[in-house]
Amino acid sequence: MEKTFNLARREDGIAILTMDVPGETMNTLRAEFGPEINQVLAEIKADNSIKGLILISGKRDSFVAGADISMLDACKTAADAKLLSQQGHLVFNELESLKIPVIAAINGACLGGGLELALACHQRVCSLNSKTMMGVPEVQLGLLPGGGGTQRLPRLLGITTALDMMLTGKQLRPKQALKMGLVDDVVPESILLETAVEMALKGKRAPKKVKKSLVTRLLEGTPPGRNIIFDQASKQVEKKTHGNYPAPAKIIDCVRQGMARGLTKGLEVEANHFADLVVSKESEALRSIFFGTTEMKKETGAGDVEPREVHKAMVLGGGLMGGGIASVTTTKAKIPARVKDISEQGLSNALSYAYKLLDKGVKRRHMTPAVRDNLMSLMTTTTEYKGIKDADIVVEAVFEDLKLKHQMVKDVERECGENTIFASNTSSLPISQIAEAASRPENVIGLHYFSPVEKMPLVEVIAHEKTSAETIATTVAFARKQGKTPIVVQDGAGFYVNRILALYMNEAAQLLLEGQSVEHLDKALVKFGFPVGPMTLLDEVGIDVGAKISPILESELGERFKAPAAFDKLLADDRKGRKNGKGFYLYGSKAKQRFKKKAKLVDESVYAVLGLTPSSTDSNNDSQDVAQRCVVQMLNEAVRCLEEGIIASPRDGDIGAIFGIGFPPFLGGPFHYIDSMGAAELVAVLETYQAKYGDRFTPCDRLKEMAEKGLSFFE
Ligand SMILES: C[C@H](O)CC(=O)SCCNC(=O)CCNC(=O)[C@H](O)C(C)(C)COP(=O)(O)OP(=O)(O)OC[C@H]1O[C@@H](n2cnc3c(N)ncnc32)[C@H](O)[C@@H]1OP(=O)(O)O
Repeated sequence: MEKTFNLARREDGIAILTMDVPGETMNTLRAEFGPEINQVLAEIKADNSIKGLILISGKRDSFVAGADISMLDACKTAADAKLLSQQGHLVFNELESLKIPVIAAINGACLGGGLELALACHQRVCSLNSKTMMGVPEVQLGLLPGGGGTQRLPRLLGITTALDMMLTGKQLRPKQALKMGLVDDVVPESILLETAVEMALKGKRAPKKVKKSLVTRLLEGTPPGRNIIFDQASKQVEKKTHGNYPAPAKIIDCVRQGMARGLTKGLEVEANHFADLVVSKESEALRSIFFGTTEMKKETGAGDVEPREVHKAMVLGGGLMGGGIASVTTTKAKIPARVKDISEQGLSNALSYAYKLLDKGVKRRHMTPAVRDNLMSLMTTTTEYKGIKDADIVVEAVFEDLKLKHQMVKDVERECGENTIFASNTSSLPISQIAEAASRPENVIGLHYFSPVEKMPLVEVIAHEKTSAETIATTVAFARKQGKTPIVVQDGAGFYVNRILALYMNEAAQLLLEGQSVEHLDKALVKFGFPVGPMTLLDEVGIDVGAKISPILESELGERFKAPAAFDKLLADDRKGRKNGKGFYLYGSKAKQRFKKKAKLVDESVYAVLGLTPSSTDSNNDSQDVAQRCVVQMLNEAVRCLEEGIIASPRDGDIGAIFGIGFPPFLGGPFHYIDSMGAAELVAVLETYQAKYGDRFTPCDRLKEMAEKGLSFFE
């Protein structure tokens, strides 16, 4: 059997231990490696000629990506998971206790259990490679660092910094890691091994003292001070998670107990909490997102068809969306983009949009001014169709006006090559209607981004009946290069994301008209797990935008999409939301004048405009009912989209809702959530609401069938 750990001895007495899991693209930690690593460690201990040990990866661009998540997923009981953690503790303790200096030489991803392995080494050096990232992202999987990380990280970096890393899961670049004291040196990849050898030859050293402010030293140095840190961290966690995620509180408890009762006790607490989390439903849901997105990275969106290379792109329209699309094309995909707008103002908006984003990177020292300027030079502008003959893809981000889009299809067909893809960023118009103006409809596709483009991870790639497989594959690959997670959906009003969102928003609007207050509605859905509430979202998206989309959805999909008529009064009052400073909340100087604090405040005059007096009580039961009414609408419609083939699979529906809307990740997406409650339960809730509030709650056929047969979407 091929080995995972290979030990080589150098003449200078330094041994190199290379980890290289056979047949895998990345190293991960698995229980089955236990006997092999124990044997290697025993061999090292017994060999007096070894003066130092370097731990390095045999993979090109990664160190160790953590514990094998599939192995964790396979744990049937908490006892299974606890054993994994304890086995890891034994190996890492053994490594740490070696008398000779042990240096981790890190190149590429060093995450989770991988970083915990490096923390058990006496020193760490990492490469400057752009792929080198270090962190403990377990919290994003609903877990905690279960390989000693909750104990070694605070001892190395201090409690405050370690908690921040573990509670956010943030990943550090090499220079940040050096500054924080996580690594002892950062060098170019070409001299990584030699630098590690030099460090080992100097002998075992105590880790460098991490610089801390006086306040941090005072707080971390005494039990009462530490209690203040833990209490504050717990409060912040509660505020952020609303009790929906169990991992953060357990992370804090591991550190609290470990710092008070010593490393051995800390490791025991860590193993117990880790075990509980591995078998929690929250972690199971979050892991499903990891598996889903990893699987999707390999898909072309069109079976075996290979994508064409995109060397040059064009973006039509320099507005917020156009500027954002051009920006991710140049800065993320590193593909030259030419922006066309009818006005110079539009062009300068697009340029300044991209510049501001890049400059933020310079200010945060993630990039040099020279790199920023180089990336900026990839973006050019024009007011005419010039310099675009060789564009491989044109992304249109102009007004939602079918005539205008038809004109653009014709312009692009005239001015560009015969393979140039015409991708429309429409959020509501069916792509087949846009393609009606095309003489090469196979090149026409939808590419629907979400705002703000540089932040929102999802894009919907919309194929109409005649879109060619090559166009789909090329568009999917292009979006992926821009750093996006694309889901391929079928053509139809609202596609997937806006369609399920529309019903949820309509229900929230309905509840408002029934007397629920704006803040109560928002609070209820945030407590449920959405990043913002529906009223805030409507202000952000634009009340006018919502009003434009609703009639299209209603005419194409039916009565259930009818927006409450009273909402016209908002538009008559010129309430568009944040963009014109007039919506459900107060914005700008008005808000500042009246209230000195940052907190967002409801514009109470909105109730008079709607002719309402809010009468909501803030009770917990009421809040659950409010959230449930909105959410079940979204769930029912998501299943309808699957039934109609708008989405290809429940997996795509889950990823689309989480990445496009912020559907609570701890529920795993609408389809995982339905599975966890059971289709029969959802049908029962929908039918109760149907009897009470009307036919918009009628459960769809697929759900009813699943309820009858006791089926679920996933195994
Ligand atoms: C006890 C411990 O505290 C518990 C833990 O360590 S839990 C795990 C913590 N680690 C993580 O969360 C990191 C997960 N991985 C990642 O985020 C990303 O894979 C990455 C940033 C490392 C690399 O991303 P990218 O370059 O896009 O490669 P990606 O396609 O995702 O992964 C490459 C392969 O490695 C696999 N992989 C990466 N990390 C893995 C992990 N921790 N477990 C299992 N497989 C993993 C992927 O499944 C994929 O396999 P495939 O080639 O057979 O499909």
